Order: sequence, then structure tokens, then C-alpha cells
Amino acid sequence: MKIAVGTDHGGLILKQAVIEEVQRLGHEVLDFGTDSPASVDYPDFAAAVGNAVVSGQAERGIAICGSGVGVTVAANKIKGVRACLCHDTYSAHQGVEHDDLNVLCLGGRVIGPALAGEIVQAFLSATFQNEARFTRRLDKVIALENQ
Ligand SMILES: O=C(CO)[C@H](O)[C@H](O)[C@H](O)COP(=O)(O)O
Repeated sequence: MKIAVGTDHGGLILKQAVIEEVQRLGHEVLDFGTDSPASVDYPDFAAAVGNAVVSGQAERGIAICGSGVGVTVAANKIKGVRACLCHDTYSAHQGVEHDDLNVLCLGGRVIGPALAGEIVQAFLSATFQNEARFTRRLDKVIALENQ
């Protein structure tokens, strides 16, 4: 898969570890920055990742900021993005399997690179389970998005 990755300065500390894990798993990285510790604004990077996913440029995205909260809030403003802050592996794979999560969000000031790598692996290894109850709920989420 092609995976869009973007971070603000607060998440930069995790970016290289995330990129290396994505590549180790055999996926291609689309790197949307940032690349320096200079202060930037998280919505710009959440938008780059989210737009790459909804446009089809990337299959999934990973957005990082200091807490992971800012990029989650911002990315979810983009129609078609289902972003969630996951700091545990269960949520990262279950979010894909049940909820068709397409953007994983992480906080570079909250977790370290080893855990981030395991979470990325859980996220990218999971696939949406096309079961009636999950598609029914997803349809309701999409209806909310369209209201
Ligand atoms: O964590 C965040 C919000 O949830 C932001 O993305 C930033 O990383 C954080 O606000 C940056 O804080 P700073 O004091 O400007 O470095």
C-alpha cells in the first residue's frame, strides 16, 4: 500500500521510526513533512495526509502531532477520513477491522518509537471485516458525515 505520513514539529521525534516501520512492512511512504523542528501548524499536515487518502493518492495515512489530538480533530474534518488517535495496538487493528479507520494518529510527546512501531504494524496489518453489522454501522457514520 501507499501510506501518507505527516507530522508537525511536536511529532517529529516519531516520524523516522514510523517511516522505517512502514517500509519494513513492505509499504511505500508518501512523506508530507515536516522535516525540521521549527514550529508549524498541525492542521496543515493533517490536511495533507487526509487529502492524500481521500483522493486515492494513498490507501491509508498516519498523522502525528505532539499529543495526537490535534491531527485527529483536524483530519476528521475531511469528508471520507476516519481518523483516530490510537496509543494501543488493539484499537489500531480493531479500528480498521470494525470501523474502516483510514488515518492512524499518534502523539510524539506521549509514546516512544518502539510502541509506535507496534501500533503502526497493527494498523497496517488489519483489514476491514466486511460483515453486515460493520457495514451497517459504517453506512450510519457516512450518513452522519453527509447530513
Ligand atoms: O499536540 C498538539 C495538539 O493536540 C499539536 O499538534 C502540537 O503538537 C502542539 O500544540 C504543539 O505545541 P507547541 O507548544 O506549539 O510546540
